[in-house]
Amino acid sequence: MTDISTHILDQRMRSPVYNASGVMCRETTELEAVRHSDAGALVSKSCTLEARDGNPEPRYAATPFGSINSMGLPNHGYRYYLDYAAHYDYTDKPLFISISGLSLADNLHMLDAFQRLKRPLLPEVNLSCPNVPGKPQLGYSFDDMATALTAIHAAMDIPFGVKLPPYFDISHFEMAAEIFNRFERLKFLTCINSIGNGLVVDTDSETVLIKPKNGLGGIGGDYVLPTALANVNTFYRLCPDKQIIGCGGIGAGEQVFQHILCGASAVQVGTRLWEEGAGLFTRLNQELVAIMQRKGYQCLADFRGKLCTL
Ligand SMILES: O=C1NC(=O)NC(C(=O)O)N1
Repeated sequence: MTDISTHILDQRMRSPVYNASGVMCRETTELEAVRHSDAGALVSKSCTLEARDGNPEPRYAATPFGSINSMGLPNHGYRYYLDYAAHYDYTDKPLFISISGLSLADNLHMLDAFQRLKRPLLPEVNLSCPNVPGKPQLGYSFDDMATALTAIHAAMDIPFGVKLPPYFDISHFEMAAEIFNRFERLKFLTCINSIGNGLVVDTDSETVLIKPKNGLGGIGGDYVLPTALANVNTFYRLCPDKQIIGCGGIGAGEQVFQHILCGASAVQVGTRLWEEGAGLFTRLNQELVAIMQRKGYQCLADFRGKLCTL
């Protein structure tokens, strides 16, 4: 029997695949749809202290090879997700909670509220939303990121993770990894968030596709797979005491396989889930099993992190 189960920390997932924060996770009805699907876990929409409407629409568009979005963190405010986490049945599948405070104080306040629940939820601190005008991505300001993680690590008794922007320069990988490796309770790194501030143009209308920021938005889908895999594999190598959760460019079992081969312990799906719906998880699980059977692998550990170099 081909086993596609995995663990994040001590929490078992029957499938390594689940939603990316931001997709099918703003409403409790959406979270429940993921929970009742073949996803192995679920993560909530990045929350802020107060509810937000987000950016003006149109703010999401599917494109030939993926998507562009500038949602602007629309969410119901952290209390809404706190209530879901308080009543959640943790024996079913792991629940990740994405936190994206507009300030360090907001992040600390929300994280403290979640850890006071004394439930095994897994906080994923979003350091990489590219779409809040005037709010630079913390993941790209190394000193500010180090300061924030120092304060968060000091305040957090429970393990947590971070959602990272894509890095592109080797020196940036090394500086970021050196920061992450300072923090023992920082246990997982989710690589990557969308590639920030791309621009997609419609030739016929000679117009951008989304309204915010003159059309600039986070790029997801097929476009980002090589960057996502590079971030997964590089942080897998540089942060051996952390688990890597892969995100970016997953549309079929093959990309799930590639993310795990590069070192991912689990993977998240955004664009393809937005376009296909929750039946995606069933398809991806089946396609992953087929690849493993073709290659003679019994479980994910048979190939996790075993990418060959030349
Ligand atoms: O972290 C985020 N990444 C994105 O690509 N979009 C959302 C958003 O805009 O809310 N947030």
